[in-house]
Amino acid sequence: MNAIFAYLWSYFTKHKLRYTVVVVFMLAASAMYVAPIYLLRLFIDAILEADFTWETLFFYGGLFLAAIAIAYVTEFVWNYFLFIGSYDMQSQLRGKIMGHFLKMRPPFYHRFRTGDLMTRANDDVQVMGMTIGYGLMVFLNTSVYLAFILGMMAITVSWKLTLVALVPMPFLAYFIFKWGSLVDAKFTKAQNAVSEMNSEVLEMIDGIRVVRAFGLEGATTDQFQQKTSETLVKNNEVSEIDSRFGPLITILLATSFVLSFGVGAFFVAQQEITIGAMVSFQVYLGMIVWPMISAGDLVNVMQQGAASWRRISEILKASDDLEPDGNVPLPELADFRFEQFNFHYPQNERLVLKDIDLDIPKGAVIGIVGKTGSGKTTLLRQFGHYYPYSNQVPLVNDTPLTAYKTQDLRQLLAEVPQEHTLFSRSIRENLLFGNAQASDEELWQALETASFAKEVRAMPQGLNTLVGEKGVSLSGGQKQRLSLARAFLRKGELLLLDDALSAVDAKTEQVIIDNLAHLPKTPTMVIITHRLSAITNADQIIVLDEGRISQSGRHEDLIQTPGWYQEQYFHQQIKGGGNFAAND
Ligand SMILES: Nc1ncnc2c1ncn2[C@@H]1O[C@H](COP(=O)(O)OP(=O)(O)OP(=O)(O)O)[C@@H](O)[C@H]1O
Repeated sequence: MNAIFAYLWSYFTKHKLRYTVVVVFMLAASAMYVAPIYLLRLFIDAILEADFTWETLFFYGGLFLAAIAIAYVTEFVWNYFLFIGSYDMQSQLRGKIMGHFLKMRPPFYHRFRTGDLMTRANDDVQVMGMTIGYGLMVFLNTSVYLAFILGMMAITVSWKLTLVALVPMPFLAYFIFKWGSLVDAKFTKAQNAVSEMNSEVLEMIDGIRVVRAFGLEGATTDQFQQKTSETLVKNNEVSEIDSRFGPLITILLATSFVLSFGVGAFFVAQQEITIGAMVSFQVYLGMIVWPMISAGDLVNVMQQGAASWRRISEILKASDDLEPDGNVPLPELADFRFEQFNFHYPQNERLVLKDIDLDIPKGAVIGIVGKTGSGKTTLLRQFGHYYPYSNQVPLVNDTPLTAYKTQDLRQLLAEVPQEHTLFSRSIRENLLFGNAQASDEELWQALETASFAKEVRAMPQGLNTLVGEKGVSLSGGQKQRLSLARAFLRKGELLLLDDALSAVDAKTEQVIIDNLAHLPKTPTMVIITHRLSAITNADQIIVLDEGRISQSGRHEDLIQTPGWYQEQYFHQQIKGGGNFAAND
């Protein structure tokens, strides 16, 4: 609970002016709401004392209307600024969370499921908005407004009668306290269940084709139904607590009414208070119903806010466990080197790369091949520092990679991963992700290099063709070439291709490789491939086997040496009918 108070306090102090306006206008509005009741009492007593004249009526009536008008304006002002604050805080929090998501690398995303992250970034942020908006409103009502009314009851009517009305309040405080502790635990469970359910929805939409292809619609619906039922049960538990305590508050308030009516009538008979004072006391009592009921709401809202803030802070504090960013600038890449390099993923101690020795001088073309699961992609991931290094760190220009600014390193890399991600935007916008400043001429050049320009020219909308959900569906090979063109636009010094030519035919593959070799400034390239034809001209080829380099050399040497490479070469030759470059 302290954590949310600390956060709210830091937000209030950052926006002092806004919240000073809120409190000042709230005080003014409270004063204006209780003032008419006092006028009512004077008015009734004037009638009973036969002091009534038309002038008295106009006088009290005028004051009454003026108080109502001022109450309206002041209430509008403080409510307006209060809710502006609520939306402002939500937008600030969303920006902060998004910034954090963008900084985080894969280990973070392995720890939290996407649906969970979305729920925290949306639902929990909304709860925080409610806490600072509705929650603060209720807090001011139950403190300032209530204090005003109780003050008026004690000062203008009778402090004794006020104490009588307050007799049931300790019980109310006890129940509210009890309520709060129950709500926190139940609400956290309910929000976690919503997270789970959202993750299921996302995965289901993502895998809808597979679900249909395997005829699993029924089973998937049942599975989802189970999740929604679990969420429903947890939400019902929260509602049950609300429903259990709501009537208790009403009963306690009714007790307060009955007690103060009885004792009040006695005081009137004893002439300790006037009838006007007694009537105004009952109106005051009616006015404290809302702050009292909302005291329960306040606890509820604050506990929900505390639970949501815990869930948000958890992701904001979570790190990707990577080594801290270095501060040495890295203007260019000369040499990339692995020395006796071992690596395991954070969640598993099993070594996926073992004793890797590899030197990649500037301008070299390196081919990485090997059985599926032998560690090729894992080796490629080491260049961009996506996972914490296990023991050794790769050397860049003879210095450990972690000494450099990650941002500088990323600037020099251009990657095409195995799963090509395109956005539901135009071809132009997708390309500009590679280099936002690129001119149309550069976009076309990159498309030419990726051997995709001709097809884009044939599309009626050209570069403005929408791709993905809202536009044309590209074939696997087209998507791959668009991803390639996007990477070429980056003009990185080290081009990393992870099976990036797998979906294009061997002839197109050859054209792209030739294009790359004839670029005015050829980048250093590391190419993972299952098709050996893509790397016949590489300066060095390494064969990975269970995370170790089992063979290394140039194509001509490796095909002469018995081993995996030679076997693969013969196999692919036979598949291509003797034509090695047409083996797909
Ligand atoms: N993010 C990850 N977390 C944990 N283990 C992983 C992760 N990614 C890959 N692995 C494991 O590391 C090993 C090597 O996988 P990797 O993807 O590097 O192989 P690969 O040679 O690229 O395979 P393929 O040719 O099928 O793409 C596998 O055993 C795999 O299960």
